[in-house]
Amino acid sequence: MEIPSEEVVTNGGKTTLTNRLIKALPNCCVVHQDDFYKPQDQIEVGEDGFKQWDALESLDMDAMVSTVQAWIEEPRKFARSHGVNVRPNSKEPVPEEIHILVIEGFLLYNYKPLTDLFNKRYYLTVPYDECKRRRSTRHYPIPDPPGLFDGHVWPMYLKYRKEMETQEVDAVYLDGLKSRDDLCHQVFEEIQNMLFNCS
Ligand SMILES: Nc1ncnc2c1ncn2[C@@H]1O[C@H](COP(=O)(O)OP(=O)(O)O)[C@@H](O)[C@H]1O
Ligand SMILES: O=C(O)c1ccc[n+]([C@@H]2O[C@H](COP(=O)([O-])O)[C@@H](O)[C@H]2O)c1
Repeated sequence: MEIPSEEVVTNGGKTTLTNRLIKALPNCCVVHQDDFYKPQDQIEVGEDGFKQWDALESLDMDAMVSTVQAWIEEPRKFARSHGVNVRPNSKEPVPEEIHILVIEGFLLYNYKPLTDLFNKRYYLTVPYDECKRRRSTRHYPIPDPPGLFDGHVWPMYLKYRKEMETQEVDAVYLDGLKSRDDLCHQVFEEIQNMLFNCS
């Protein structure tokens, strides 16, 4: 069983990469951190004057850990209940059935009970200008109010990134400016190697 993961500054391309990986990898399930937002009326307004959509406290991280634990305990059952067709490995000589869980989110490495579960961690980055440009084209369930990116999103990203680096979380940094194909190829190759080295 393997649990890769990937994290990114918002709009760095993690959903895009995840969608490609789940098509390419066998028995691959996915958990999206966005599914663990607390209800809107529980998202507090912070000192920066904005609703704290980019704060860890706005996510139900314990529920997210429980979901990952459910996959760890019974990956086949998890896959079936999430509509994933369990298929045998296409490549030999992996001796046992492989199951993979991809976890994608923008705050995966600042909550130790979750961080500790991963076999492999990826961290996608894009520079400020590109991130802001991509974000301006996005439509979230709760639209961004004016000034959110500079007043909340980017400062929170820098804060959590610094915290993660202080904790020396072991992650492979990916350049989100690379092409979609290159990013998918790199991660796919690494996961393949990891699977074979385990066998
Ligand atoms: N490697 C890439 N190069 C250029 N644009 C990309 C790349 N990956 C994703 N995008 C674009 O960036 C935007 C955000 O991508 P998305 O995968 O939704 O990001 P995230 O899930 O990290 O917020 C989308 O418009 C997507 O098409
Ligand atoms: O998913 C939602 O309900 C939601 C509502 C409001 C805002 N968001 C934004 O979602 C961002 C994280 O998701 P992503 O895909 O951009 O990495 C984060 O920067 C939030 O500001 C997300």
